Amino acid sequence: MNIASIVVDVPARQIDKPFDYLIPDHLIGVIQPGMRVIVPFGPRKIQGFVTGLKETSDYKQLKALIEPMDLTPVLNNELLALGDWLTETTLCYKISAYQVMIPPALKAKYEKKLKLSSTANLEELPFDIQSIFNNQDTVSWEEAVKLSSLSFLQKEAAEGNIEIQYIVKDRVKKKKLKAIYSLLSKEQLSFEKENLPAHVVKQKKVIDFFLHSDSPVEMRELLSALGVTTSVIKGLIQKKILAEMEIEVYRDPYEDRNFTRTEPLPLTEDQENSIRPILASIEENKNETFLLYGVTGSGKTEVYLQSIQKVLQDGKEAIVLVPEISLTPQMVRRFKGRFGDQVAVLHSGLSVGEKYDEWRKIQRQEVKVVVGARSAIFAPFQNLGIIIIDEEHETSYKQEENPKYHARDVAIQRSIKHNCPVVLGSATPSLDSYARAQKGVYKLLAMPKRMNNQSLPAVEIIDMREELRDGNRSMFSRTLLEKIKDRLEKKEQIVLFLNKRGHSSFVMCRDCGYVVNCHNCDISLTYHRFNQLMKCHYCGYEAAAPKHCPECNSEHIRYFGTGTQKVEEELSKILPEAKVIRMDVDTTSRKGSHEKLLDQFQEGQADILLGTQMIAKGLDFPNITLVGVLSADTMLHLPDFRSSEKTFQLLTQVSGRAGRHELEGEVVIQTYTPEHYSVELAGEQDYRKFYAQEMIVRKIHKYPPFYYISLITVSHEELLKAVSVTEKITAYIQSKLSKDSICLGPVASPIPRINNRYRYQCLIKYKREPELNKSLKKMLDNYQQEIISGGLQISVDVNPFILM
Ligand SMILES: Nc1ncnc2c1ncn2[C@@H]1O[C@H](COP(=O)(O)OP(=O)(O)OP(=O)(O)O)[C@@H](O)[C@H]1O
Ligand SMILES: [Zn+2]
Ligand SMILES: [Zn+2]
Repeated sequence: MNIASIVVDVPARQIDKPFDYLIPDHLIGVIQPGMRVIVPFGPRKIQGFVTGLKETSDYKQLKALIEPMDLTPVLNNELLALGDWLTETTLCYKISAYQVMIPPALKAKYEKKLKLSSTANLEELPFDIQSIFNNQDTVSWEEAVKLSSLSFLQKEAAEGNIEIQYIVKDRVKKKKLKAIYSLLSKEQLSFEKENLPAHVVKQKKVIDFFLHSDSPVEMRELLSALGVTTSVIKGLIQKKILAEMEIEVYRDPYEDRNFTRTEPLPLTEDQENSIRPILASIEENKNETFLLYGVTGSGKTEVYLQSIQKVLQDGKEAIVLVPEISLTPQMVRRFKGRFGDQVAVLHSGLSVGEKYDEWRKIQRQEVKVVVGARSAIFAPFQNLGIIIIDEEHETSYKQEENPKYHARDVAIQRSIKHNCPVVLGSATPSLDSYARAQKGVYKLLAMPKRMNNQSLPAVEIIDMREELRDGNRSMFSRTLLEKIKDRLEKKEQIVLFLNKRGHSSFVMCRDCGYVVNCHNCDISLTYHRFNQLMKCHYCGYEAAAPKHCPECNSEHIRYFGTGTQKVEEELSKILPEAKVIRMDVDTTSRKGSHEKLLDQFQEGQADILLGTQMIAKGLDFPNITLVGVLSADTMLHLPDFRSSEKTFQLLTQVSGRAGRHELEGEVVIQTYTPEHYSVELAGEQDYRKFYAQEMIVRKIHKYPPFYYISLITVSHEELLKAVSVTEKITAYIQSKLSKDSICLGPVASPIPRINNRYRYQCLIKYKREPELNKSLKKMLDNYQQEIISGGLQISVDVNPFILM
């Protein structure tokens, strides 16, 4: 096998395929599929992934690859195949599919440099060149371009005076530490110790240590354990008793933390019934997807833990996905507490180096479990026994950039290869998953009761319109305020939740709660402050913002929104004695601050935890007995067909923070639309009723799970160009669709201009279009030239979650 097929790192459509390269003799046997290599490509040297090896090629004059970047493959065969699948299902480039599966540290960074050619003599070159190089033989490309013109450089390069050099470098160095080990056997060590003069006590102490230790010891550790200085060790090294070496260490982000070991709990009946089919599936190597629908506080995590335990007993591995915001130390502790060092953790809070280290532990099979956010689904395990996705309804499992994959789909794809089960867990399953469970595509496992039969907290819905009518203009209803005061007296804790998404963007009447909706789409219009217009982002309808409420004629109609800071100020005015911890993007941007604030709250250093989405889930604190939702509706009016679903999920999750242990919990939800079914049913905490209601709405409006959707977004600096391309694409796609499918567009995107580029879109709704991806790909190929040279951008999102 002396030919390698290589996908090179040039994200462009005509290059999106493997190219054949010759493997130089000295590298035959070294180069393997899944390795990264440096190859010549045109005048450049770039990075590529080896996708396969072969004996013959259809091409005659093959270039030779230059060198490998890895000594072992970074992608195994399963992941290489998964890359092909990603390419087909999300319509991304092969290179993007491979890149997304490896840790960011491995993503090559090219440095482009301008170099004097070896034959050139600087003194004889034109003055301009001399001034660029300024007595050095290489300068950075940016610098050279700044000092000169491209055409001039081109001319000089043609004459052979200068050349371009590409330097590819890995971003991260492995972390190394000095370690000390013994060169002698135990007998020899004893002998040396006897022979040392009586007064060299410290050297004897060190030898003693190595008489009882077999492995190398980190220098720092040795010094502090024995209370000796480096000179003592150096002395022994000189005597050839000890030696020094470098060991690779992992940057363990949880290094200084001790995890108390936990034992499996005796399961409740619900848990027992849910885990049985999962264990059977593990036992029989069956590929099945389970939907574990368990109310908040029903003990889903224990089911995960004991399923993983079984997998580990069978010598296999487990992936656990958790949404980024609930990947808290509390969460990590639960897994590390049960499985200790067998657990690697991957989340965005880690430095690039830390992520790389965790990834390598997986690759070297030094760990058996990974707990991580979305991208951990690509963990390079080779013998998966289970994949668990907690809070499966979370939209953050969908990646919004290329490749636009959904972790749930990837999980199922991987589970097929590994013949293992997938467990999707949630207290508020996504409509899509629950519908699949209803149809029997997924197996439904239900845990309808809380631990120890604790009841779900009582929820009271407060109509803020009435508060206003009764003269209360504050952001706290009288009921909520009373209950807060009560908890402050009892020294119990309070969570106040402010939904910040959708800030200021819709128009609402404060007297009657009326929100201005689109005529055609049943979705709220978005307010544009600059021209006082309200617009529909689905169909393009627009109208002027009303001065009076069309419903009740009140003048109190305006765009809506409040910030956490404002709430904090108001709290300090009306309840100066209350200690408040505010958690939002501003207070948690520093590394570790998220954790610190939660710890403070858990230790009882504050009475009220005030925050946005990031406090909605995962918290399991015994002393929280009151949850207040300040404005339940802000998300309801986002231009998104999933807004009711998201509202219901969020309200249910937040409510679930109260009364999880001995103390009973209460929830107050403040709203301007108490009659909306997602608010009402969140109050009743009735998922099934909500599901039934929402399915009707989706069916009427032809949205998922009844229809699939795909979104094409076109952008260009010129408005007319964006429109005309979108028009052509829409017509083309429409001609390829069956009669039952719907193509909505062209219409301006919800965000019609970004960075001075105009954006237009076309939304496709369909039930069955097996050829759609092919047509979309063909359309992209067709515009390839304009995409490269004409500044056109076309993005295709198959199954989009954000329709902006
Ligand atoms: N079998 C058991 N016996 C005793 N306590 C248990 C058992 N299973 C779980 N618990 C405890 O019950 C509490 C709630 O469990 P857990 O947090 O796993 O619920 P959950 O279903 O994940 O809830 P949420 O969806 O709200 O995160 C935890 O404190 C957990 O330690
Ligand atoms: Zn009104
Ligand atoms: Zn509309």
